[in-house]
Amino acid sequence: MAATRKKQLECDVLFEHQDLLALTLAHPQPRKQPQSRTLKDGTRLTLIDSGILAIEPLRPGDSDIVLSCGVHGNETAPIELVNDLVNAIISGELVCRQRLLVQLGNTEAMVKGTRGVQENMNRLFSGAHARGESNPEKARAALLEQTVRDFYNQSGRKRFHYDLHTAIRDSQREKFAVYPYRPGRAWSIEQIRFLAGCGVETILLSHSPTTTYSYYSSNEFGADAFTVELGKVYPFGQNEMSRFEACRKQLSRLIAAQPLEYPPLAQSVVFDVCQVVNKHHEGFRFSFDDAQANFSEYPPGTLLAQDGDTEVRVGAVAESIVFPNAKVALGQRALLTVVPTAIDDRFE
Ligand SMILES: O=C(O)CCC(=O)N[C@@H](CCC(=O)O)C(=O)O
Ligand SMILES: [Zn+2]
Repeated sequence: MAATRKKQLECDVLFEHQDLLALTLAHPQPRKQPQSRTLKDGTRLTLIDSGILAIEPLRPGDSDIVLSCGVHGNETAPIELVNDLVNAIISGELVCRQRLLVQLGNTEAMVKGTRGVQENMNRLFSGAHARGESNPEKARAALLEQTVRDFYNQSGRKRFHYDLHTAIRDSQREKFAVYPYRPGRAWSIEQIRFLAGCGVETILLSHSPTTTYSYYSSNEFGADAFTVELGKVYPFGQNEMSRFEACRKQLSRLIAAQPLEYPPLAQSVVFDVCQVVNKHHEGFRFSFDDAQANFSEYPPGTLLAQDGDTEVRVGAVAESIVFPNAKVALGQRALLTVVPTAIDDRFE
């Protein structure tokens, strides 16, 4: 009885204080039962679990939209951005006209202000959470997957998943998105232009399967899904939110089924992922400075990293580095390299 009262209270608190993030940080642990409330216009809000909220209008448009953030707990700007959108919906300031699933990903890491607690949650999708001994992060990744699976329960609807992140280091291109490998499906020009309308004008085309969240939704449900890097990591309250205004406005338009901003395609720059460098030895080290910015370019033949006896070198054309991190766990990705590419017949 007492437990039931507490659950109801949590959902009522969300309605009363209109702050999903505050509620989530106060109660980051798994909940037992979903709780629903209805807005004045009939839109149904279901708090499925801590930080996981489904928003379903009475007569939704043609799209099922997943917005996830905080899969890395210290990447706070996207969490604050998504929280603003949710709270605007609860207060009635923003009318939600599409089915929307919001997920604040790694709630325990958010409380701690860390990227992860035991491991990198963005390597636990597509079932990777089921390998090895269980832990709270694996359980959470399984729950996130399941709620997406439940959410995409109707065929014939458009499916979108924007998994919002911020990067650890400076970047020569502040905002960029990783477009997951999608064999047999053309890259979408409309999506590239949609992202440019979010201020994300750099796109990296991935050419191999991964265990990231965006690949999961893309691969299993045919969603237009992306890992979107919106800037650099800062603690809660220290983000310059004006830098995310274009993204906030575009996502608001998407949610409200308003006309979207589609800048000309020429505004976007597209790269192919060239090398995916996984770390195999504890002594893995880069030959460049640790603080080197994303998209720094190196000429052909440059030694980038040493991993045991293996040298990682730039190939026959110049390559730029993205996400270098020598501290990742063994077997995980320590670096991507990318090369500029044309928008050609692989796109439609
Ligand atoms: O800045 C960094 O080094 C990491 C930023 C980050 O979290 N990036 C994602 C990209 C996922 C993808 O490749 O789709 C990650 O590494 O999980
Ligand atoms: Zn991240």
